[in-house]
Parts: sequence; structure tokens; C-alpha cells
Amino acid sequence: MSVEPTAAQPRGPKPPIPLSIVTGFLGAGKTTLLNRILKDPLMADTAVIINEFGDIGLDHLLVDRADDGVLELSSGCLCCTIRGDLINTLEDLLRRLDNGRMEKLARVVIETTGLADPAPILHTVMLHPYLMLRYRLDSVVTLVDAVNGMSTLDEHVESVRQAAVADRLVLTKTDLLAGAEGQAALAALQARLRSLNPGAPQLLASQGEADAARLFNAGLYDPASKIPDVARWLNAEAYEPKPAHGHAHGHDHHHHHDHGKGHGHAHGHHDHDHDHDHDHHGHAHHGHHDHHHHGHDHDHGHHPHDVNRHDDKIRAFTLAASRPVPAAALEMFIDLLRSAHGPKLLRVKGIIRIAEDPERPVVIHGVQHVFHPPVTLPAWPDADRRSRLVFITSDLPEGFVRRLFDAFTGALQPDTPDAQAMTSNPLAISGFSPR
Ligand SMILES: Nc1nc2c(ncn2[C@@H]2O[C@H](COP(=O)(O)OP(=O)(O)OP(=O)(O)O)[C@@H](O)[C@H]2O)c(=O)[nH]1
Repeated sequence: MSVEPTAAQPRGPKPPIPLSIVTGFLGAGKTTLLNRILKDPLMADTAVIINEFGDIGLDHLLVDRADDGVLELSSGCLCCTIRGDLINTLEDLLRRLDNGRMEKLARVVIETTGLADPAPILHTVMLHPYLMLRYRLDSVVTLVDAVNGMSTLDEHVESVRQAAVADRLVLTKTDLLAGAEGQAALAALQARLRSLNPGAPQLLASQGEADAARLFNAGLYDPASKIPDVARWLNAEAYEPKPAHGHAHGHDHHHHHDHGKGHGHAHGHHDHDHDHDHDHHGHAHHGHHDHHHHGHDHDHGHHPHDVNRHDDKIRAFTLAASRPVPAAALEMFIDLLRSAHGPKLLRVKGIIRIAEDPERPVVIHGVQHVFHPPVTLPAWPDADRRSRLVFITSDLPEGFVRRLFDAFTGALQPDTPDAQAMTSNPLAISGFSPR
């Protein structure tokens, strides 16, 4: 192999470039945070793409405009701004890298405008065959303004979804919350966010916690060792009241988080059990709810103002099973979920023990109806050999997903009413036929 004197790396396929998305409501502090962390040596050779779908002007004082539209940060980082086509920009970065106009590209960060749903941006990469080879999804970082976050969550369903899909949550402007009242407000916001998204660490920007090391490298692979770190990636324990490692039966545990909580009452008397079957309590005040084969599964009677109506729809839960899953059953389960309920799957991550090849687990990752091609790992990363899935859903109850999983993966006895209902019920999937 001939290596040019200046070449730092041998030729051959380059490792995929980690790609992160920084999102958060208008004025949450995205630009402030990025300008700060771009000075971190860990962020060298980072390209920042500012996704301007809206009418937000560029206010990046740190950047100097270079030729051909790429903005170079004074710290030596690259920053480009795009208006419109994200794919073109991502391809253009690769071209610059491949033809040597850009020496290194260690990371790409996409800053979205405040109202953006991050899912389409994730889809852009997940659905593009070439970009999929060259980039890998790292983290979705969602900023939440600690002063206005609570009311923003109340008023804008986009902000609830942004928080729910995050791998990392950053609370900004906590420095403006003074005294006991401020601390109580912060605690309430944090409890609400934990309920929406138990798996995402919450970092306080003003305490210096939102540094590059903690914001990024949230993907499946450990950046240093290149070894998959499933436990860290899934963070399934965070969904559970306490760590549990029972291996006794096919369906070890499943946990859920309640969302129907009032401000500041996160652990108060408003808790409902979402885990039981999905009683129809009648939700006339939720005019836009859909009622298919599942209903909304808790009582809103305690919430005359229904301030958390967006949160009420969000569910965060895990499934685990010791019994290996036949590959075809897994495929059917995923197909059914994504084709029938895609819009309701905000985020799905999982590691699955496959019946045909139980020593090589399969990792799945979905954002709405789009699933990353499953990745087969050469071995289990640790002693826990159970299939584990984490779900963040909107308007899709845990019990429904769990019964579907059980029905397809054989965790239930074939003659139980649940399994019968599942296999005899067409589930309103047109074009779906078991293979
Ligand atoms: N006190 C305080 N102010 C902050 C903090 N983070 C951001 N700000 C201020 O909040 C305002 C908005 O910050 P930006 O970084 O522009 O927010 P943004 O999310 O990029 O805003 P858009 O691009 O308009 O959505 C600015 O005036 C910042 O100085 C923080 O942690 N504490």
C-alpha cells in the first residue's frame, strides 16, 4: 500500500463520519451553545450545517465567510450554511474531503431551526444509500430553555417531540432561575423531561455540563475502541424504576413512565397506571385523538385544564425477552409497526437475540417509519443476552406494542386469548401478509 507522505490515513474506505443534530425551540440557546463548544479541541474539524428552513437570519459572529459558501470558524472549524438542500450539502462535504479541498472532517453537526421536527433530518441520512455509508447517526441533542421550557412544552407539540427523540437534553438559562422558586421550577421541568424521555441524560449548560464529550459520541459504537457499546446506547436501565436483571422467564420485565402529570407534581397523586389495557375513558376534550383499535389509556379527570395534553401522548418504555426471536418474526414485527404505526414511533432502539443465530445479536434503530438497516454484531457485548428494546412513542400505548411483540416473538402461549386476538385480527394493515 502506498501512502503519500502527507496522508495521515491509508487509502481505503474511510470510517463513517459521525453526524449529530442540535435542536431546540426558538431562542433555546442553540447558537450560543455551538459557538461555545466549537472552541473545544474535541470539536476540531467539525462542520456545522445551519438548516434554515425558516426565516431566521445568520447571527454567527464567530464565523468569517470564505469562498464558495463554506464558512470557516475562527477556531479553525468549518461551518457551512445551507439554504435548502441538506443532501447536497452533505454530499458536497464528502466531495471536498475526497478531493482534498478539505483535509479532515471529523464530525458534522446540523443545527435546526426552532420549529423543526428532527425526524426528517434523520431520515435524510437514513434513507440515502450513499450518505448512509459515509455518515453515521450519532446524537440528537435537544436544548430546552429552563425559563420558558415548561410553557413551550405546553404550547408547542414540536417541542415535546424534540425532547422525546433526544439522546441528550441540555437545559439552558438555568442561571436565570433564582432562589427556591427557581430551583423548584427547574426540578419540575427536569421531572417532566425525564418522564418524556427517561433515557436521555440532562445536562445543565450553565454548569458547564454540556461539553463536546457529553453531547456527542452517543451512537452505538464507542468512538475510541470502535466497539459497540450497547448498554450505553440503549440506556434501558433509565426507563426502569431500578436495575433488574432477572433472566427467569421469556418476558422479563417491561416498564413504563407516566406522563399525565401536572407541573411540579411529577411524583404526586396524579400518577396513573398506563400499563393496563387501554380503557376508553372518553376524551372529548382531545378532539384530535384518533381511536383505532387502541384507545387512550388513562384517565384525564384530574386535569381540568389539560395542560400536558402533548405529553400525555408520549410513552417511553422498554421491552425485554430472554427467548430468542425468529428472524422472520422480528422482520414482521418491525414491518407491522412501521407500516401501520410509523408516525407514532418517535424513536426505537433495540438489540435482539435471533433464534437462528443467537450468539450474534442484531441491532435495530428506527425513527418513525424509517429503520436503519439492522446491524449484526459479531458477539454480545456483555453478559446480558436478552433482547431489549426501548421505545418512545406518540399515541401508541405500551401495552399494544408489547402484545404485538409477544405475539410475533412467541413469548405468549399460542392458545392465550391475547395471541389469538393478535394473530386472527388483521390489525387493519392493508397489504400485510405473514411470510
Ligand atoms: N442567561 C442565559 N442566556 C442564554 C443562555 N443560552 C442562551 N442565552 C441567550 O438566549 C438568547 C437566544 O440564544 P441563541 O443561542 O441565539 O438561541 P437559538 O436557539 O440559537 O435561537 P434561534 O436560532 O433563534 O432559534 C441569546 O440572547 C443568548 O445570549 C444561557 O445559558 N443563559
